[in-house]
Amino acid sequence: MSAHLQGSLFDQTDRPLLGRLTGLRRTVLGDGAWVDLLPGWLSGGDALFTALAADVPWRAERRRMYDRTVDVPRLLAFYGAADPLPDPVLDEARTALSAHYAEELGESFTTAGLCYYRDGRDSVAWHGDTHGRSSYEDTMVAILSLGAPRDLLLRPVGGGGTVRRPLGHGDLIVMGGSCQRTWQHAVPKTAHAQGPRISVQYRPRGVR
Ligand SMILES: O=C(O)CCC(=O)C(=O)O
Ligand SMILES: [Fe+2]
Repeated sequence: MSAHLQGSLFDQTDRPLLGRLTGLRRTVLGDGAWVDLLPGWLSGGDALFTALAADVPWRAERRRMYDRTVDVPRLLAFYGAADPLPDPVLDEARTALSAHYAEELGESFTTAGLCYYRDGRDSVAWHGDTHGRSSYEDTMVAILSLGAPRDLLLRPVGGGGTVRRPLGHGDLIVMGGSCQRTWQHAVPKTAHAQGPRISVQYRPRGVR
């Protein structure tokens, strides 16, 4: 798969480098949910993006909706706790996140889910990551966003205003507390032309 990056949108070096996590800023959402944000956590990610786009064994998924089967509008790859990740910097990111949140999370991030949004028409609908322990326990889902900028939207399950977090190349967002069961999130389609984006989601064991 080829990815056409608009070079001017991205930084010039192509060696991926993770910054410090001390710059993370927390927003309390309510109902026990919060998000931490760190813009530009990873720099020099252009070659990483191109390599992931080309080399990850992306799968198209189909899902039953009522009486028909539809394509899920994005490509996916899942790495279990024991699977080698497709680039060492993704291991480094997981290790750094596990260390930073060790006390608050009480366990490590183990799995990595990767999503490929080919253009602005790819998206993910409103949902919580509620397969597994996240349906009844507080947990964290950490997302490293690469490539074209897209908005991550969050809204309370019980109804209320939508919170928008634009995610750019190298940005980190961590959803925590009760966020997966008391809030929903989505990456909506965009009407204007949009380049490809890769999202890397780190989760603890037993959370999907
Ligand atoms: O693309 C993203 O950053 C969000 C992906 C997501 O919510 C999911 O795969 O569960
Ligand atoms: Fe999700």
